[in-house]
Amino acid sequence: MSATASAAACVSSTAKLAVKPSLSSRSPLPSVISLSFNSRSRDIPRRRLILVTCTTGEGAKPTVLVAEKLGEAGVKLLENFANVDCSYNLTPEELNTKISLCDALIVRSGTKVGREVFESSRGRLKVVGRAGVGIDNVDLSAATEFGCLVVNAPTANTIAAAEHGIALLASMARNVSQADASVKAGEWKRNKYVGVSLVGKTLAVMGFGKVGSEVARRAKGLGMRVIAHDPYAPADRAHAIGVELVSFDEALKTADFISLHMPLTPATSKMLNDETFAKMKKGVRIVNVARGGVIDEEALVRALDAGIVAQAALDVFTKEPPAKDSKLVQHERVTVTPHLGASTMEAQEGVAIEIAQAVVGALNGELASTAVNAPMVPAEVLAELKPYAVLAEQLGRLAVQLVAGGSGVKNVKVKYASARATDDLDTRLLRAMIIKGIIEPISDVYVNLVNADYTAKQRGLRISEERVALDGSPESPLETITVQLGNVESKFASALSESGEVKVEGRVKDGVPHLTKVGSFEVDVSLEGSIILCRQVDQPGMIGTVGRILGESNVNVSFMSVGRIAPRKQAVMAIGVDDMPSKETLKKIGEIPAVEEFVFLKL
Ligand SMILES: NC(=O)C1=CN([C@@H]2O[C@H](COP(=O)(O)OP(=O)(O)OC[C@H]3O[C@@H](n4cnc5c(N)ncnc54)[C@H](O)[C@@H]3O)[C@@H](O)[C@H]2O)C=CC1
Ligand SMILES: O=C(O)C(=O)COP(=O)(O)O
Repeated sequence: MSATASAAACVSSTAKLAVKPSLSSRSPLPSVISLSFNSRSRDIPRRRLILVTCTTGEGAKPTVLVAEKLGEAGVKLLENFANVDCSYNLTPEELNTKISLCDALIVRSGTKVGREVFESSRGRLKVVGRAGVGIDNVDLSAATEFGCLVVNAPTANTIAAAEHGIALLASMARNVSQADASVKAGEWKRNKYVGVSLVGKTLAVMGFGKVGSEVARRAKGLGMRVIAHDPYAPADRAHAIGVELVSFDEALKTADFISLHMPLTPATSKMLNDETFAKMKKGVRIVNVARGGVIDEEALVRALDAGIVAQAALDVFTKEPPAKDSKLVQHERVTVTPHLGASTMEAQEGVAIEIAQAVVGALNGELASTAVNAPMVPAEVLAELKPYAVLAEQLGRLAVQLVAGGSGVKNVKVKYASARATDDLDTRLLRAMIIKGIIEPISDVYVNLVNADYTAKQRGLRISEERVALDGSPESPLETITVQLGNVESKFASALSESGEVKVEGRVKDGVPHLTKVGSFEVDVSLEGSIILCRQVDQPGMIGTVGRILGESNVNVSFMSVGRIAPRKQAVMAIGVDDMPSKETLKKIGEIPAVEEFVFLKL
């Protein structure tokens, strides 16, 4: 299980939660989407954040390290926004040294971005941009753990890769590269290089994604019968272009040609091996423009020598570049190219622009549509949820400050009250912000949408989410958010609910987040600046007395509200303040005879 998946698994839900597109079923967004707002955590002024936080000071340009050749247009785009360091062919040691000075890194398939890169960056690296599709050279678990967003450019090289697949298919069938070498060596062997025809033959496309389906479309045009194996591809998409989806074994058994187009994952690693070659039709021909690791290369040599595989055409290898004396590369029935699938002028310009836009957007605090290790939240959903995301963070921040030192926070219960249908409310963003609010005031960790679930799991935080279905208008996504911390003592006893949990509740009013409940007391204070909560005997003059003490200390009051159980009994006063009161001022408030307890909370 990936770190992201295992982290997500710790987040339990007491009601069915709306889960929008998962990481594996991302729907492309129309453009990058922006959500940035101010956070005042730990005195860091006005940070723009939601997805990533660029550590560069206000006004200073971030630094982007481009570690592999990137199209000119992409470099120009980056230069408009950042200091761009194009340093190619770095050794791993040089990369590790440079990375601590960089906010973003752009690579292709030739750079291994392992855990040590994230460790060496010491928190500065916020975005890794993969200028292409395959992210098997990036340690996604480490990236997630370090809160580093990984984005790729998944569409711009699709056609180039498909065309290269077809080029290899046709040149393999007609011995083009072998015949070319022979003629150049002064030979003229017309009988030796008799090929096989494509028309009427069966091609099995393994991995019916973007590239696979484009290969299928082109192969149909060449008169081939095309079948495909892909456990996750919808059958209707295949049928629409006249392709039949079949089982893995059926594909192996039937195909005259096999073309590989799946990602390299633990499940696809060495999926063509001795056992699977043995199931293939004798004389099968294989094309690999996906990843070398999906074939057991030694087994392929055995299958070629045994005559099971007649020919292979390979663009990718387990180790790149492969060893000079590689038996596979040197095999006379194997055609090879040096990972050229994406290497057309057009694809490289496209990929460069796609990745530059994604990296600039991410450094600006925007949510990229091609994020690989963060949830996709569509633009319109994000815009709507923005004030609720602020509310969620502030409630988390308030709740954790109400916990008495030494209590330890383990159980977090979140209730979302909404008139919306469950499927219309994606709570991942809100959950991330609550986690951020809870963890940041009590640690040095920066939490963002990338690492929120992971960080919660690391800290043993168990989050349960519950939906409360309301009648009424579903116009606004949420009525209230309630955050409860269980099994803790509170430094402000009135914040405890009847069942003994620290409880705060809030809602968004006219676009502004408000605190509306503390424990069982109703209050109403806008969540801006900081808050003093004060429980006192309900009696005349209290507001004036506290207001005067704050006024004398030049502390500006932005909001005040009193919630009481009954007249002349207990009341909780919530006072919003723009400035931090001094210790003496707070002491004076505590000394008012009617005040039973009070607490100062920083937002
Ligand atoms: N040689 C080169 O220069 C290039 C190589 N590629 C590689 O091509 C491959 C495909 O890229 P795209 O089509 O853009 O990705 P994609 O994500 O659109 O398609 C991959 C497909 O593989 C399927 N798949 C996953 N596990 C599978 C399994 N066990 N068996 C069969 N199918 C499985 C997925 O369901 C998906 O439909 C990737 O490995 C990518 O890295 C892509 C571009 C250029
Ligand atoms: O996009 C991919 O997955 C590729 O394999 C292309 O790799 P490259 O960017 O050419 O190193």
